This record gives sequence, structure tokens and C-alpha cells, in this order.
Amino acid sequence: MSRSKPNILITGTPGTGKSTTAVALSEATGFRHINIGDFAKEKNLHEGWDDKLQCHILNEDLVLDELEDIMGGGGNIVDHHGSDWFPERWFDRVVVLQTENSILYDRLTKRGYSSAKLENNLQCEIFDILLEEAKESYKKEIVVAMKSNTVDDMNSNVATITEWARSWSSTN
Ligand SMILES: Nc1ncnc2c1ncn2[C@@H]1O[C@H](COP(=O)(O)OP(=O)(O)O)[C@@H](O)[C@H]1O
Repeated sequence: MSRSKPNILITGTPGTGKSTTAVALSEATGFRHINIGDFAKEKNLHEGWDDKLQCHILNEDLVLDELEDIMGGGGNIVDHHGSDWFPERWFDRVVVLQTENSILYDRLTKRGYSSAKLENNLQCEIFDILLEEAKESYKKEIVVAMKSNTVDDMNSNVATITEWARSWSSTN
């Protein structure tokens, strides 16, 4: 697929800072930020509510259809807590954010997560589930894990990805 600007996927366990990082990255690069949950809500691409996980159930096929042309144009930052159902060809960089458990615990508690949901997400982070999923779904040279414990980490991650996006755009 030829595009003049790269597409970047930001993934990781809920609370690791995907949205905050994606917003800052969007400001730095001028790329479009697409939070999959918000995008699906806006366009009505859900198919019900998961009582156990306390979240909307995405209709993934509808999300993929709706995003196909947008992704073809490049210059998108997609933010989602999963990576295995997007077409591999969509992304030039897959960033997996990672947060220390005690810090993640505090962030998710502040969010008011139920204890089951909290436990589920902490386990997900301890076992590197999202990193493994990304490595299984994309070429390993485009997958990069980044620490997201502090604001300094975030600023440094945004600077690193912005620099990478500039050099990608100038060589493609
Ligand atoms: N690297 C970081 N350092 C400090 N606070 C952070 C960092 N990343 C995220 N946060 C804070 O943690 C909370 C969750 O971040 P958010 O971006 O919503 O995570 P996600 O999109 O992965 O669920 C927010 O209050 C945000 O300000």
C-alpha cells in the first residue's frame, strides 16, 4: 500500500496512557487521532453491552469497513486496547505502552473500575498480553514496547515516535 504518511497503532492495557499519548502525538505530528471506542460510539458500530466486562461490544467488521479508506490515506494514530483484528497492512508502527503494576493499579482505581475488571487488567499487564498479541499480529521490527509510568516517559515517547514519523515520511 502506498501512502505518504505512516499509520501508527498505539496499544496496551487500559490505563497505560494510550489516549493521552495519542492526543499529544496527534498535536506533535498533525496526524488524526482515532480512539476506536469513541469512533465506534460516534458511528454507532456497537452490538450491545458486555455485562461481565462492563463495556460496549464492538462490531469489528463494521469498524474495519468504516476505517478502510481513512487508513489508506495514511497519517492516522489509532488507539485501542487490542491489535489482533486489524489488517496487518494498515500499520507502519505498533507501539505497546507498558506501566508498572502499582502505578496502573492507582490509575484504574481512580477510574472507578470494579474489582473484577481491575484484577483482569492488572493480570493482562503482568503477563504482557498486549505485547504478545502485537508481536503475533505484526512483523517484529515494527512493534516497539515503551514504558509509560511518568509524564517524562510520555514526553519522551511522543518525541521518539514523532521523530520516527518524520523520517518515515521523508523516505516514503
Ligand atoms: N505516562 C504517564 N504518566 C503519568 N500519567 C499518565 C501517563 N499516561 C497516562 N497517564 C494518566 O493515566 C490515566 C489513564 O490514561 P489514558 O490515556 O486514559 O489511558 P488508556 O487510554 O490507555 O486507557 C489518565 O489520567 C492519564 O492522565
